[in-house]
Amino acid sequence: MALSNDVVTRAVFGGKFAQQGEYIRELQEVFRLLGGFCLVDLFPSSRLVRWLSSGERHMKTSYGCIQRIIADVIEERKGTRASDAGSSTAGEEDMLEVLLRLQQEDSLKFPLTTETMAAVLFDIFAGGTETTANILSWAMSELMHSPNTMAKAQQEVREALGKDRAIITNSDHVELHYVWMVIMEVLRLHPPGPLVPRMAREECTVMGYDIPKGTSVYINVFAISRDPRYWNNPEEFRPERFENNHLNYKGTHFEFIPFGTGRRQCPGIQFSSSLIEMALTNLLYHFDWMLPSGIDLASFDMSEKFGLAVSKRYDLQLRAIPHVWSKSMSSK
Ligand code: HEM
Repeated sequence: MALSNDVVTRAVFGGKFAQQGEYIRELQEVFRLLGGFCLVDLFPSSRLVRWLSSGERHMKTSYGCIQRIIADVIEERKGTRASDAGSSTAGEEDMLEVLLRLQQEDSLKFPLTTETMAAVLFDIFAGGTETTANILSWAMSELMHSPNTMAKAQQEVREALGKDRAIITNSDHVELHYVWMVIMEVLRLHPPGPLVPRMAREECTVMGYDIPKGTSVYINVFAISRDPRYWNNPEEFRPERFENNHLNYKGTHFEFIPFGTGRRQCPGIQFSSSLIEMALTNLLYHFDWMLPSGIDLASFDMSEKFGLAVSKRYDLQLRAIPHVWSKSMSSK
């Protein structure tokens, strides 16, 4: 989680910011509330239920706090920009800088208010941090749980990159087909956004059920990607199932839509794919991995915690041993 937070923070704000700790805490609270049961969702028009429910109040408090923190960061940046006026930062723009430039240029069809910017930045943090962290944690868990798959992935990475590589770049991933299949299989078994929300724009019938206009509908990505009608032995972690087929997660194969599909599909696909590949490749290349002492494969925890995302019930704990290269391995 710390890694994905830091990477997203860097892309959005150019680096860490003073209130980052508080921000992340409130964001996690929002996730907890969003993923939990809320009576107001069942009785949206009942004022009594609304009054009795504390979930909505807590949500407003946390969201308000997040908006205030982002608004402070924006104001601070505006101040820095004003005092740095004239000095060029071309080519080094973070997301906030891009939004402030667009606000200044005022060339969009709608006004880009500070409130809108704060909402966009919130969406990026909310969409980008827990999802990516979840995939990495499940990827390492599945690999530990399946030693042959771990060995195959590590062999591929180490053979493709050669000995003593300090820096791994995006272009190295072109050669890492098996690692890619591992990531696809993790996205299938553990989609971080298990329920994709939509609202019916018209009255319609789905599988015999009448759906009135305006109804919230949830597409169960988790169930679809474990449906035996589309997947052989769906509960099994088997990256090889993606070998020699055309399946991808870009949203046109409806049996595999971890990033959603259509106009509201995840805009962070490229960003997260790159981050996940980079992080996982580094973990596999530089370290050998062992279970914590006292834990064997049979007792290794693979249980799930259902919420807004399906994360691991307990935090993953492993022992990382820096990899020692044998003399016979060649450098690239
Ligand atoms: C493994 C990583 C990720 C997964 C599996 C994932 C999955 C999803 C899914 C399923 C949706 C809903 C799509 C739909 O309604 O059709 C979504 C939306 C979104 N995601 Fe991601 N996401 C990931 C990473 C990211 C990252 C890194 C960012 C930003 C840097 C991001 C930003 C967003 C945003 C802003 C939305 C809302 C889009 C909209 O409503 O128009 N996501 N994501």
